[in-house]
Amino acid sequence: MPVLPTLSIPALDLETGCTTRDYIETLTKPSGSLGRLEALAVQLAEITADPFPVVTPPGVLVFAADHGVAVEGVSAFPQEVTAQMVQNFLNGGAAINVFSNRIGARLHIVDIGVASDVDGEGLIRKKIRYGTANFIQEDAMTHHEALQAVETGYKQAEEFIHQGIKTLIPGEMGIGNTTASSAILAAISGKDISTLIGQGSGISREKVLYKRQVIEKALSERNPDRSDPIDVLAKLGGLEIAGMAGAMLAATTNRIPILIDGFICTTAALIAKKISDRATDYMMVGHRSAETGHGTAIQLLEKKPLLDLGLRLGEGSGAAVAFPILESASLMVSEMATFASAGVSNQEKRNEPEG
Ligand SMILES: O=C(O)c1ccc[n+]([C@@H]2O[C@H](COP(=O)([O-])O)[C@@H](O)[C@H]2O)c1
Ligand SMILES: Cc1cc2nc[nH]c2cc1C
Repeated sequence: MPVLPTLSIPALDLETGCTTRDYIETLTKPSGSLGRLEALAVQLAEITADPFPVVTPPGVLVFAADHGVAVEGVSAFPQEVTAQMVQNFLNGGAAINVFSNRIGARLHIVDIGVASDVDGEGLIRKKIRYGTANFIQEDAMTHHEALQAVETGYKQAEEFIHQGIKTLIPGEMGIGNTTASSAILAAISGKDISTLIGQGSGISREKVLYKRQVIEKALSERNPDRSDPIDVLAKLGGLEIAGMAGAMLAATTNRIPILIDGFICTTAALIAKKISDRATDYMMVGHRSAETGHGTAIQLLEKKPLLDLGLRLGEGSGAAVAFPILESASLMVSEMATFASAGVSNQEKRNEPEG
């Protein structure tokens, strides 16, 4: 049964958030001294409706797909790297494998649209088509395929959640997907394209200018309807971006916090926001990517990143690196002693006026 027509995202549980906020005031520390961790803990309580929110184990869900626009030479790498990296994920050798292990995350890899046949133990095979079409020449995919990709992402995340994950980290792999992401951001924001494009996997300055021309041509040829996120996905791609947006929506309906990764993941988050404004209540942004447009994308999402380490890898890697911050916020609430339980005086020291 299609999920989008009946999508119902619960409102944040503000009352539980208040309970947690008041409880944090009783912990053995000066009021407000754990800064953003305190705000994070309150947001987690509002999301989960649990005054002692639990965020472990996290689940990393990486969607892999190809982009027809890669033939225009907009990436520093050839298209076959998408399939090769999927094998690397399955073999455990990619950054996201290492960082997932570090945080005790479960990791699932979904082929939602790689341009060649890929297989391997553990791969979730949900290929909707062999890559998108080149959006300079024709729509990246049909409206039906875009919807199918969102629904596939939704179902994969829901299954993961039923298996017990408590935080969703969506990730992606797709040569050419920074071009699709910049095009989507330009389409939905109406902002100047120059603030939204960058070096992606490492192209030269000259190539960034060419990438800009490709996107401008595509936008004028395709003319996506910015009020319709499925039309934007269908015209510009990509299958992994649609999959991530669907996965995020599944997390929201199940009261699961979402830790957003870099540029492409944030673009998917903005698509999810277009589908339902409430979706962003459930999101935190793990890091600010070095990709030029990411700052603007985060602003459009109205979020503040947790880290700024100059990363620009994708795969969910930056969010995985940021996850211990979320865990610290959660453990602060569940494991710290209160002033009463520890027998620590809880009176502000007043400086009496002299004389
Ligand atoms: O997450 C990011 O901020 C990010 C920024 C630049 C590149 N990437 C990754 O690099 C690939 C896309 O780069 P490109 O140049 O092929 O468009 C794709 O597999 C992404 O996961 C990811
Ligand atoms: C090698 C490589 C690894 C990646 N991981 C995510 N995107 C990537 C792009 C490239 C090129």
